[in-house]
Amino acid sequence: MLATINSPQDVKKLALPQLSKLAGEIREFLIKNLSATGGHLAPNLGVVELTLALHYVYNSPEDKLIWDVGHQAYVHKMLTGRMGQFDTLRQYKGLCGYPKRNESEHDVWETGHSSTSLSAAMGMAIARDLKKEKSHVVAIIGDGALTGGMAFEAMNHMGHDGRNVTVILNDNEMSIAPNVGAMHNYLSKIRTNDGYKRAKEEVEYLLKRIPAVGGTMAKIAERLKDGLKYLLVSGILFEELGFTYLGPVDGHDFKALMEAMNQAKQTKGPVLIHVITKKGKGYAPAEDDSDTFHGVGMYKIESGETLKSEGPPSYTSVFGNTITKLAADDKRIVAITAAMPGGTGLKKFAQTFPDRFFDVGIAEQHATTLAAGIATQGLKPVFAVYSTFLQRGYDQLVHDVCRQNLNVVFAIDRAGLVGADGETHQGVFDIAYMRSIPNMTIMMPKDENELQHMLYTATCYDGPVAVRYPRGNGVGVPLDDVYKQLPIGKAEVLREGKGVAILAFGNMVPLAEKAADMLEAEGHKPMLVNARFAKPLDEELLLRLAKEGYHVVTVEEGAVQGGFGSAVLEWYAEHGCHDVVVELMGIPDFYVEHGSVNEQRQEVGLTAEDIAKKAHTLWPAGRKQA
Ligand SMILES: Cc1ncc(C[n+]2csc(CCOP(=O)(O)OP(=O)(O)O)c2C)c(N)n1
Ligand SMILES: CC(=O)[C@@H](O)[C@H](O)COP(=O)(O)O
Ligand SMILES: [Mg+2]
Repeated sequence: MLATINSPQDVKKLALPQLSKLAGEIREFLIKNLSATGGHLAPNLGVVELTLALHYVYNSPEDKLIWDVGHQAYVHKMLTGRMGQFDTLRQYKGLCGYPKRNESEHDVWETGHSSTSLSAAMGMAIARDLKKEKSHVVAIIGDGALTGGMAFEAMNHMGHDGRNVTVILNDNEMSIAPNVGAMHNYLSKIRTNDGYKRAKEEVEYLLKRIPAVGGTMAKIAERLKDGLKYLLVSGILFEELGFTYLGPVDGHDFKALMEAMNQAKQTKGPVLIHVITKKGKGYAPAEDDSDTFHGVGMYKIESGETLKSEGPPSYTSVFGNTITKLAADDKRIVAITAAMPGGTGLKKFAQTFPDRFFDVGIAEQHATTLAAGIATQGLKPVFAVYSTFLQRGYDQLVHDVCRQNLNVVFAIDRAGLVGADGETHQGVFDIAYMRSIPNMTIMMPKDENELQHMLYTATCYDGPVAVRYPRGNGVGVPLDDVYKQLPIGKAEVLREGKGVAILAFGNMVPLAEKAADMLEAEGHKPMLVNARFAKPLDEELLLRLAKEGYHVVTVEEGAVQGGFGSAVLEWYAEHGCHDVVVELMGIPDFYVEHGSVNEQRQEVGLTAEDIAKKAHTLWPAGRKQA
């Protein structure tokens, strides 16, 4: 049956039994294909019936379906003509792992970061009404994404504004890890308390039987109903915010789903359908461990065994071990995550120091200012966060942390190109977005051993400090003593040279070493520098290079505009060193799409060969020794 589905129109032709059969085939397809490509298996297995019901009841793309985070839009992509592309999922120039407007007219909103769907839906509903169109606008948001502040901002607007818009809350009790927060607790109460539903049905039955009488009786009945509604209606919180709450609905029951969606279509004003699903449904390993199977690499279908990555420890695991070790001696250390305990490597810290660990949900703004508040009281908060997600806390970084010069450590993971998640997740803006903030210090290690030292240095440092490190494995150097404090703002000269200096930032050092080897093979001898700090710069070294007639190549896995290289260029301009030629290498001014990191580096010109080539251009102009 799956092969007959080329568009949502094909779904609408099916009867309920056929839809159930199709759901089974979709699950088989996902489990089989993702065992080879990897991807967000558990989230998508949980929304098979929901997605089929959506395309059955609504008319995409006239009706707008907006997926929050969008990691669970594979089924939507399968039903909208892209089944044949799944062997290229999240691969270079292949199918994107998130909604992508240039892939299909059915992808009306691009996501990757959480909690944007309601704001986008409200925008589309306003535009629809101004253009006097009649479409339905539906946002599908998970219980995890609902912990994001933007979602509340949008609900606040929707409930006040009152126009027609539908929110489908896909509640599977999970974020990546088990979901957290008061909203989560509230949803659990609704989800699990059948008493509400039974009592509500009985009361509504009784109220309907009160003979319609005029005057006082009717008023009493109405007030009684409102009072009881307050007690009994499950989603009273949403009702009080101006939504019509429908639910809880079994998210794997087509009939119940379609009834609720059709009721929503007839209901005026904002509607919230509370759907209960099982993350990973239909594949036992994913049901049992939806955290691992949230975003999974290749796995063996029969056993669910995920293929362990070989080679050196990941930067993430070195961070997790190091911060846990440091916290054993330094009681000031507190660790914070925004719904990413696994991804940031904080699970061990959480188990070791449960009272010094805080998972605030998908709330990076809150996490940043929470850290600031903690720091005002003399403790040492460490906010572990992906580079791309810290973008959410930018004003808090400026206004709360740096302006007050507070002792907050930002452990910035996934800094640089991240590979399969592509343009919405590239960690390439943080150097630029932090560098211009007064009081900020930014460092990046050349390898996993130096990451230990930088983390220790950061916990000793007074003031806001960011240690950024890449996704994936280290370079394979031995880990020595953690307690090695680095001098702030000092670079490390790895190789002395002549004529050209290559200043490599962080994980670009190994590439720069290869480039230096190539250049030496041609008889050149570049100086090779592990920059270590993007702010403050090693001014003494920069001055030496100018005095000794060097030209400079800077290399960073971050936006060229405003990055480390820009800082060097600015420094030479400010200090009148106008004859030092500075060549900047980094991420150009465009969004780097999904693929492997190596393919992405090829695309942006960040390979060892590119570095060697760039340095080569500087030699003929190399100035004489000063
Ligand atoms: C701003 C932001 N922070 C963190 C993430 C990482 N992230 C991706 S999916 C996810 C959990 C989403 O949970 P939910 O919305 O319930 O969807 P489910 O996977 O349960 O279907 C998180 C934290 C993100 N995408 N965006
Ligand atoms: C959908 C989402 O934002 C996360 O699942 C993200 O894909 C995790 O990235 P890592 O795989 O780098 O942990
Ligand atoms: Mg969830």
